[in-house]
Amino acid sequence: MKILTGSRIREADRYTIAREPIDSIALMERASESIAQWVAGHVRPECPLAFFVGKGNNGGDGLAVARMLHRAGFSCAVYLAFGRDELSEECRFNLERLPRGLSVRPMAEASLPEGTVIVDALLGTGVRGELTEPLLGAVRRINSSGCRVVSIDLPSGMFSEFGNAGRTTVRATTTLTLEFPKLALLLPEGGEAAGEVVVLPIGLSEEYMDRAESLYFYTDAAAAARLPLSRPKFAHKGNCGHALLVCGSEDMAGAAVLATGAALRSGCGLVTVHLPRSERVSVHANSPSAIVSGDPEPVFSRLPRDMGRYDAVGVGPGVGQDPRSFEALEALLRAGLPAVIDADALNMLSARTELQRLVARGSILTPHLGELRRLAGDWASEDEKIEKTRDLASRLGCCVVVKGAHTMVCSSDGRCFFNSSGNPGMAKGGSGDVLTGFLAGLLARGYEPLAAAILGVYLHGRAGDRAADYYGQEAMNAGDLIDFLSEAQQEIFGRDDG
Ligand SMILES: NC(=O)C1=CN([C@@H]2O[C@H](COP(=O)(O)OP(=O)(O)OC[C@H]3O[C@@H](n4cnc5c(N)ncnc54)[C@H](OP(=O)(O)O)[C@@H]3O)[C@@H](O)[C@H]2O)[C@@H](O)CC1
Ligand SMILES: [K+]
Repeated sequence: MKILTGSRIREADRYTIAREPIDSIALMERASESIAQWVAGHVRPECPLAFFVGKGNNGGDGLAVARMLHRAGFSCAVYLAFGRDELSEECRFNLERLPRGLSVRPMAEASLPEGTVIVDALLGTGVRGELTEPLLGAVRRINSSGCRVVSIDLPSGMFSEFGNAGRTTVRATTTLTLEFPKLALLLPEGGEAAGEVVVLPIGLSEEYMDRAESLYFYTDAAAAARLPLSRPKFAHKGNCGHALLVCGSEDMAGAAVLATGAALRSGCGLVTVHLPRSERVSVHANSPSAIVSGDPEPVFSRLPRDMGRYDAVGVGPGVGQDPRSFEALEALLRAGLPAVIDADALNMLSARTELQRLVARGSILTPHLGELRRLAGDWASEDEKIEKTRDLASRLGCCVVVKGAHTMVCSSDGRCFFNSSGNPGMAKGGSGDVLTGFLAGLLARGYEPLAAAILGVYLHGRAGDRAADYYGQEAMNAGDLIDFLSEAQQEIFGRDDG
């Protein structure tokens, strides 16, 4: 799904109005129906609804939703931040359409009895500059209310893209964003205040959305479902790819166990794990399907024999940064295999930057924020972070996967794909090892690097969501992700048994 930014958001609106044809009131009605339907399905009918309404079209949406939910039997009260003469045409039109029995009062008279759900329709994508009164006071009132808050399109006050650090905005429980998620909802500066993000389709022109230029995309289930390779009828273990994993050391053999378990769920034909010989039983015991190549040293010190057998390599989790491992990493990179590079392998690339030139084009780097800082340099804002990631991806000709909420996959041509799946329960040691093993398996299986990164990150997140449903976010751990990778794939690939 494409994420539009800046003036293109309004342009999509105008294009739809001109070409469909549909007038802007009818488009607002369509958006509002979608919002009202979501609220009716997720809020108990006995909860009072308080609509905080601004003067632009975001407010117009709020008024139309209030009318629809009042008719559906909800107890609705509308609180206006501005006088009637200040409202946009669409907003005023919807104010006039409110049925008689629906209470409409100035914002100063807002009353929020226990159990109230606030619908935040003060400001959407039209916000400019600093918040001033009366909106600033309204935002503060919402945030201090302790009520559940459903924001329409954006938490009011938030810019659609960048510049939200330290900004006063509504803190939403849920944000119902229209047609596509606004970029700010996916970035840490604004994302925390957005709560759960739900994307509601409102039928903007498909033709416009296809043509519109954007560097930003959102990987939802539909986008992920376009990526899987089919498995040939005459497949055998020799033509489905052989993944090599260079993971684990004496103190961190578990990283190898996790990466191996995940690689074995990727569909590739063979998985070989290279780790200190002393630790090989840990892999044999947990993953009897894997082949083990034993390093005579307690750290990564040399290459496995016959590197020509492998189609892709995953390197880094748990390898440590012993001086011998730098030499071994250099030899591994010189072998020229597409690689998934993570953890200590990334740190070695930061410590000896000349190694970066040896990274094969079409590799995938999977840094968390600390590793990204060491590789690309620090940043002062989200847009600078994205620019630095783009520079790194383009300089190395690789995909860079920046891990975190809404993990971002940045391609070497500068496109950024934000992931929709996953949850905070995955923020635990070992999750990254699972991702590395899974991505290396997908590369070996024959996926293009960008497809492997986008699909692998999405499925890893879905496995996390399944694990959270089963164990809860606190109790789930990285090993559980491996088990649920299979269910995650069935959601996207379909079940083979029909
Ligand atoms: N495209 C779509 O998909 C569709 C979009 N739709 C909806 O429209 C929304 C966008 O509507 P919008 O453009 O009217 O802007 P919106 O956010 O309501 O507010 C603008 C008003 O706020 C004011 N204002 C601004 N900054 C301020 C500040 N700092 N402090 C104080 N005031 C400030 C500004 O006043 P001005 O500065 O002009 O005096 C102006 O009057 C969008 O988010 C979605 O909900 C749907 O209806 C249908 C399809
Ligand atoms: K809003």
